[in-house]
Amino acid sequence: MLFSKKTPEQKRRDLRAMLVPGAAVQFPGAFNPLSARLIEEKKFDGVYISGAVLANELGFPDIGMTTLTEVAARGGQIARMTDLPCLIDADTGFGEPMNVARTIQELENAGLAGCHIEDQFNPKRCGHLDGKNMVDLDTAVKRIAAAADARRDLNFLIMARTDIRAVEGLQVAIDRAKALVDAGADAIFPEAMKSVAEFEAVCKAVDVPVLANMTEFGKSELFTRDALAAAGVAMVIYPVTLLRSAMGAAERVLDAIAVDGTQEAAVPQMLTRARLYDLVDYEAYNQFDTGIFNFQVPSLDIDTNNANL
Ligand SMILES: C[C@](O)(C(=O)O)[C@H](CC(=O)O)C(=O)O
Ligand SMILES: [Mg+2]
Repeated sequence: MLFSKKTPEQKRRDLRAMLVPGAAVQFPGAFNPLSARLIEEKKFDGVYISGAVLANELGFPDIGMTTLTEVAARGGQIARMTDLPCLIDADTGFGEPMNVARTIQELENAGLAGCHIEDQFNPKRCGHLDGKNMVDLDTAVKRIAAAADARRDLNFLIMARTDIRAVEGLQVAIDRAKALVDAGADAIFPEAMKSVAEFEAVCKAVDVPVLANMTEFGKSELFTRDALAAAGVAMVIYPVTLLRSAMGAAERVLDAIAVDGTQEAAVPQMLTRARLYDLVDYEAYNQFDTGIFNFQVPSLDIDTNNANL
């Protein structure tokens, strides 16, 4: 009930402990607070909070339209639903180094375990699209240094993302990753790697944990966890996978209703009422009130074990 039993400080310690080269811990992207519960129940290592999902959910393309306030608020709503550490996408940091400093403190306040900040120009775009523009190395370094300086909890993870591979090639990406580590980055997110060998080259070049972005329909193939672990990757994200799956299912059921005049055929694919109540821990709230107020609500007396409900 009420969910997260762990303090943000503990979650940050947990994240630090699990980020070991070769561990390839898996962080699926939550597309809303409730899906973070599902990710935890399925025993994943952590929760990723995607900027693309956040923007798309609001109906925007992922081009830097969302504000720090929106991102921190949604991040906080998701983080409170889980004991898992949450890594959030902070895009370009929402401005100049001073704004980046504020970003870090707001994300700390929201209970997140860490974030990544990228070296794209604004307006930014998805890292797997063509036509990206990068800031120069000095600007990228200043963003990361400001982020590292601003945090109050030293375990809040500052991950530097570089998008430069797609524009200037692997070697430049590796050189930039090293400079970002020198500037204070605790981890590296090399965007749009073309092969497992490229991930391996980055992992060998830097002595901090490396993230692999397994987003669908992008520039990287969907490598397995085992392959990425063997390359030395510490963390794997599946940023938009759940949103794409949920929206795909929504589209199919809408088509079915339109054609059949009823959703009946789609019901077996749905989360049951009982399962939904399970995920929000309905029964525990019921018990809580019953204990304190001896408050009975017969209509809510449901059997959450009955899968037919
Ligand atoms: C990881 C990412 O930054 C995100 O916002 O989730 C995106 C994912 C995507 O658009 O598929 C990215 O730029 O890779
Ligand atoms: Mg993003």
